[in-house]
Amino acid sequence: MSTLDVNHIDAAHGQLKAVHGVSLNVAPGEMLFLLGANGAGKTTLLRSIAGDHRAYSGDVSLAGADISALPAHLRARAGLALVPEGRRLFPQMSVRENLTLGAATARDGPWSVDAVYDAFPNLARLDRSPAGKLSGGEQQAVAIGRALMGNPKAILLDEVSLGLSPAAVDLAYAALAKLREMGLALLVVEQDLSRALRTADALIVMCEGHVTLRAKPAETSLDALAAASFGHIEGEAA
Ligand SMILES: Nc1ncnc2c1ncn2[C@@H]1O[C@H](COP(=O)(O)OP(=O)(O)OP(=O)(O)O)[C@@H](O)[C@H]1O
Repeated sequence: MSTLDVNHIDAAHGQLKAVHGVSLNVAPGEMLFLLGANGAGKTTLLRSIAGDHRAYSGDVSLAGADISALPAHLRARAGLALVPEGRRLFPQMSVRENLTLGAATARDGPWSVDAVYDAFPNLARLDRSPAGKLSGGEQQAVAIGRALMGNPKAILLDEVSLGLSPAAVDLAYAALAKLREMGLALLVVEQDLSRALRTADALIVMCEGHVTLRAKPAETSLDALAAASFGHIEGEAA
């Protein structure tokens, strides 16, 4: 059974339809990448799954339970975490305080501040530092750590590498690989097609709100991912 099942989500911003009937599922220990150019609808889809944006139709299930009717905080309590674009930390609050906010779901599980520091050793020495003083990579680690503090079953990550140095991106993905080994379901929005192709268990490409490609890495190529990002649907005559 999948951890996350998303069935035929439609979402809009006013008159603009941003997501057209998108379905996907993510198994335990699977990393599914969601790709597409700016404006493809990736963030709107992630926010709709998390309950931060109201989809006007479609269903979301987590570990077999339908959570479509729940508001965002109850989806989080059910075990669905979102690491949003821009990370949305509280810059004046310390690393520890930001992490502790993630425990508001009150779900039981293995994650604590110390467990996050084991997973991201560079954060431990920053325990009392204001999050706003951290580098982009350190802030991304705090944002992922805050999601883990809620002991989620599935994590949605928006634009993991945005604004990070190559070394910081490597560190973030090393941490995600460990979470995958622990059996978490990971849905990752990424602009770097090559990184996605190297890292993914499965890939979905969107263009203008539609899915244009679904593939396993071994079945596709950078060129096919790029073409799908600009709307070419595999199998269709050019
Ligand atoms: N708050 C909003 N109000 C109106 N339109 C919006 C809003 N947010 C997004 N859109 C529009 O919805 C469409 C999908 O945007 P979305 O941010 O979901 O795409 P994206 O693939 O995540 O792109 P990006 O990589 O730029 O974040 C775009 O046409 C965008 O302009």
